[in-house]
Amino acid sequence: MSSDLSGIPSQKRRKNGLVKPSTFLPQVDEIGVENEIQPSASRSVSADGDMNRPNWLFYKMIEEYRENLEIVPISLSDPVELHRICVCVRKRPLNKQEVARKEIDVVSIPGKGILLLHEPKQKVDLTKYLENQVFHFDYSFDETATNELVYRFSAKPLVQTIFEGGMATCFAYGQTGSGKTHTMGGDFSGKNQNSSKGIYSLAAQDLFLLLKQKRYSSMGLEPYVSFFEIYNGKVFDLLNKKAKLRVLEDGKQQVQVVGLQEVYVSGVEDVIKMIDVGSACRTSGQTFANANSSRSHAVLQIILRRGNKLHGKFSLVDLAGNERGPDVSSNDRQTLVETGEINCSLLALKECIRSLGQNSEHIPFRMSKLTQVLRDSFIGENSKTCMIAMISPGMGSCDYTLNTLRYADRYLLHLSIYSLRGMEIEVEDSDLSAEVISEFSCILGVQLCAYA
Ligand SMILES: Nc1ncnc2c1ncn2[C@@H]1O[C@H](COP(=O)(O)OP(=O)(O)OP(=O)(O)O)[C@@H](O)[C@H]1O
Repeated sequence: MSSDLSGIPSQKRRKNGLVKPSTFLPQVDEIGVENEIQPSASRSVSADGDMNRPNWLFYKMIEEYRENLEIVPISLSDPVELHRICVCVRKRPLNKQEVARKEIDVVSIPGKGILLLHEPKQKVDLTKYLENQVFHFDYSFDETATNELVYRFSAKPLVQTIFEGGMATCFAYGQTGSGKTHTMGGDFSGKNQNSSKGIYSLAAQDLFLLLKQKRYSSMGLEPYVSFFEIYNGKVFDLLNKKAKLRVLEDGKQQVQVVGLQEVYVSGVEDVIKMIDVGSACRTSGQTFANANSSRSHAVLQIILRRGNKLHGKFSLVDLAGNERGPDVSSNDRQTLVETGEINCSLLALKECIRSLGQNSEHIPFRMSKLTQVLRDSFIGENSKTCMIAMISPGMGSCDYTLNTLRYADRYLLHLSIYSLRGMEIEVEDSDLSAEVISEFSCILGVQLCAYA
């Protein structure tokens, strides 16, 4: 969550308790020009030839900044907080090409849901400086985090939801090549993906563990899996040779994906098989950041049925990369149409969430196929959502990283307002003490500034 609080003067921000001065982040609440960090002249350049690296001055500034950071990464022993809406961020390590180019890592994750983006800037007089932007999410994962760790804090708590008759959705959002498929589908070793190590199969493992528990085993619940992709506004069944499917809406606004295969699964191995079958035929293409980029939104659904009746559904969505038009490596028509379609659907997702947040009577689900087919996952009374924003750490990805962080930032903001609506909190006129407001803003992010 950005500390760039929409132009609210810093004095006012502090009065309202919207920014909690941190004990371990230097200068977190004063960013921009006030927060310039210049490299100290007294420090010598390290012997490993750093001075030869591109942008070594920025590299030094960031290294110096990090020296003052107290870093306490999230670990498996940390408690999991239950959220109706959870937004987290995951930073991937620099990849081989980025390391070979000696690209600078511009993202720091001190822990506690905090992320720092050290944005390299230059003044008109060519002085270089860093603009250190602070974002706060429910959880933040650094480059050492495993899929298991990310899963534990993001999607795992949602598995229970579908046993309780609810709907759950987990989105992986981010720039192309930032690690969405790695996180959802599993680690890659070369071109082969280890499907047993992704959030899809980790969720399936928990599903079967819960099914065996006494409290659920007598309920007659049966697990099914469906897997489809949305490509260029059309839905294709990944478990049925990419059959093109129609999406129909009945009078009660119930959306049906007609003919979508729902495969009965008797164990994790069955689910992994389905993941492999589906992933193999997912539409991919080449982007500037990923030679094998997913150009579609993939939706794996884990469904619990009781007889013929739907009991609960967990939709795990590996969104297509959020690159912008001019960034695609190829300028052919197909690629441009693809990119336009992807961005429209991501915008639709954001708009739907914004409307939900404003309690608007009209939620524009029909704006895209993605939001249309996920309609019931959002609006059910017992619905839970989690978004994992993936980011690439390199300086070359700085703009895209900011885009992703701002998207996820707004996501949290709008949904937080949605979930808080019943409490009618008026921060501006409130008698609440600065400490209490500060506590709220820490727990809920900066969404209180929406009221300020
Ligand atoms: N946390 C991580 N640790 C190690 N390698 C990673 C991590 N995240 C991603 N990678 C590697 O980076 C490459 C790109 O990742 P991936 O294909 O998951 O990106 P993506 O966000 O799904 O991209 P696209 O939107 O283009 O499909 C892969 O080779 C993957 O193994």
